[in-house]
Amino acid sequence: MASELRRSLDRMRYEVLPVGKARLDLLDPGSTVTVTASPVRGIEPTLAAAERLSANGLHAVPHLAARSFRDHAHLATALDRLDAAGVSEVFVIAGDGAHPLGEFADSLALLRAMEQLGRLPARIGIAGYPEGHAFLPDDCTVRAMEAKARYADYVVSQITFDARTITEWARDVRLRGVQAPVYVGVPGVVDAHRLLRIALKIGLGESTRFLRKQYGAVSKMLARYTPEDLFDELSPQLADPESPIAGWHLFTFNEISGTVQWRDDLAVRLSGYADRPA
Ligand SMILES: NC(=O)C1=CN([C@@H]2O[C@H](COP(=O)(O)OP(=O)(O)OC[C@H]3O[C@@H](n4cnc5c(N)ncnc54)[C@H](O)[C@@H]3O)[C@@H](O)[C@H]2O)C=CC1
Ligand SMILES: Nc1nc(=O)c2c([nH]1)NC[C@@H]1CN(c3ccc(C(=O)N[C@@H](CCC(=O)O)C(=O)O)cc3)CN21
Repeated sequence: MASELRRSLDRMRYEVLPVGKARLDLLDPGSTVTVTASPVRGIEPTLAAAERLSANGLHAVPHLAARSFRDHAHLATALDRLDAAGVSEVFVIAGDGAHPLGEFADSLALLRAMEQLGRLPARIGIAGYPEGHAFLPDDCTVRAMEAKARYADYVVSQITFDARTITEWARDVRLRGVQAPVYVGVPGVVDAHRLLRIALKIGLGESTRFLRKQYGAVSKMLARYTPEDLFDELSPQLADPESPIAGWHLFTFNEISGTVQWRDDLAVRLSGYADRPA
């Protein structure tokens, strides 16, 4: 099991914000780096960041937010740019904007548009919600996933701190006939107060409602947060063919160095275990 977890550390996905500074030089060449989309700034900074990352030898994955595109022409222009930059994978998401900028209100609409254009990227990810969505009812996100599934090569789960919730949700995803592998979305090693602020802002589920009630104690506890407990609890499933859990997607919020340090340290500890005779 230690070796499964050890291997999974080499193919983790790192999510960054399109603006601000991030120590991308600390990542191994070819690492998968996904770039979020900001409803305020629009899709442009995300595309520009993806171009830059790709030019620097990383596997760049822009988040294409449906609600940030005006029309088919705008979408086609973006896809042209990504092609030219050698970007072949995208993460399709609705976008947090209260109103769509143009013709596409949700991920499915954007996926269909790319299909109509004959321009579906080689690899496509979509979002999933182990604890439900802040304001979308469950039957809505579940139906959306079923409709998007035929386009999706994988699903990334929204931030969740509870291993059991993720496990049960992932099993349900499979039972509903969605075969795509799941990358478990977890915060990297990031500033605790910022993490709590973000969790409250994007309206995370039960595990954050608990956090909200316990703000003081939780700030202290989160000061020592790393994804390690979740990794420990979930990594046995990496080797289980019945489980869709395929790896990790780390929300870094541009705080790369703490996350990479922790990963390297964990890798050393795991290699130590693996080398020991049984
Ligand atoms: N940028 C990111 O990495 C992430 C963003 N989100 C946010 O979660 C929401 C759902 O995204 P998807 O899973 O791609 O859903 P989706 O595109 O599959 O849509 C599911 C249903 O929710 C409605 N919907 C989606 N976004 C909405 C919004 N902002 N306001 C009102 N109705 C909305 C759609 O019209 C559709 O009926 C979006 O607001 C999205 O931006 C969630 C996770 C990650
Ligand atoms: N609904 C939703 N939208 C997202 O964009 C999103 C999720 N969920 N879940 C997973 C991650 C988390 N992401 C986030 C969350 C918060 C910010 C944010 O608040 N950004 C601010 C500054 C953050 C801060 O420094 O406090 C910004 O101006 O970019 C950005 C991306 C991207 N992803």
